[in-house]
Amino acid sequence: MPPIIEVSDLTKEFTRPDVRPGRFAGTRSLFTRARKVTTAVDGISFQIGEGELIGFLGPNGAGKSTTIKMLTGILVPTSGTVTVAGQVPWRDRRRNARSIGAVFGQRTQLWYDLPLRDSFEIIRDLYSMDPATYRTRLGEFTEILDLDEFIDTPVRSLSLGQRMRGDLVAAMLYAPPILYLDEPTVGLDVVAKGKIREFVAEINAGRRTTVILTTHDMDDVERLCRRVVIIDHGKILYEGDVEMLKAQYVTSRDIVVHCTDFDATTITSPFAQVVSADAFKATLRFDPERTAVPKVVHDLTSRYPITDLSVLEPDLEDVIRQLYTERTPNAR
Ligand SMILES: Nc1ncnc2c1ncn2[C@@H]1O[C@H](COP(=O)(O)OP(=O)(O)OP(=O)(O)O)[C@@H](O)[C@H]1O
Repeated sequence: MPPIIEVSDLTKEFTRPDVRPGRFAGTRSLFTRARKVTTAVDGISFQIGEGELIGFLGPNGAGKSTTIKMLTGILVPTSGTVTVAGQVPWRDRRRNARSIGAVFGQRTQLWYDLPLRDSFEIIRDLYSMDPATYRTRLGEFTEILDLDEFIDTPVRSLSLGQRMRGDLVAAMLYAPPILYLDEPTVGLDVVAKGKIREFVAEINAGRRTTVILTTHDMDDVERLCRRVVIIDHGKILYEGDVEMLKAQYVTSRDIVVHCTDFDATTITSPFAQVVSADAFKATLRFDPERTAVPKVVHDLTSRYPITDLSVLEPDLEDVIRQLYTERTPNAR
């Protein structure tokens, strides 16, 4: 996959007057020129391949939005370089806008008083879209996202989930090769979340759109991303496969065993510890570094007449929590 986004040693500092408390605090800061510098992004480098769908994660205040704003050309970095589809985003914002679609969960880019359909038609005209292509694309998107029931409703009357679906369509109508999604599922119910994930998966796999997904929802990541870039205090904490991340941080795995022909409280294992048990079910915990899953499973199934057995998937939420807590205290 050739890189479509290349970020090198990117830094963004925000400087603002350091206003101190006191009667003449404002005046004093003006005269002394006291400044407070926040390094929101601190020398990060990464690449995103064409057609990739990556999760861009980090705790609140980590520097995610600031990074995305530099990638979209809204902010100019303090230092470092960025190329997006061969362009420097903040240099030619108009050209860059054609290469990207963006959806920011908290606010809409649609026309508030107009029905969704009218907003889409404005976008069609703004991007000089061919009418047939427009119709086909809108038809496909309408089907995946069930837009029919609210496409003629003014944006201000839409529910959050409906509006978000409208925003996604607006961002993808002109088929930009790159889509930035900032918290696209925040505050939505499970059905709306499902629809949005389905759409994102389709435009990525079916249309080869490169997607950068910022989210605090680990279900979004589990369902959509193979690779993640995790930042904190403006620095990269982890970059790589989700599975590798789990393998690196998961120190224990659980196996749940069900039985009907014997008492599950009698189960023991040389490789795992029983953490809970009743007559019909036992949960055993083992260290995947020391014992491979098949070994534990084989041992249990060869010694007990087990009716059902499941190895629980490591929880990404736990892994990420552990990563954030273990982060180097002098990261910034
Ligand atoms: N315009 C600004 N002026 C001063 N400081 C800012 C500005 N924008 C962001 N910051 C600071 O930069 C840091 C990174 O903020 P940013 O919004 O990029 O974080 P984030 O990872 O997107 O967080 P969240 O998940 O809460 O949206 C924070 O400390 C924030 O207060």
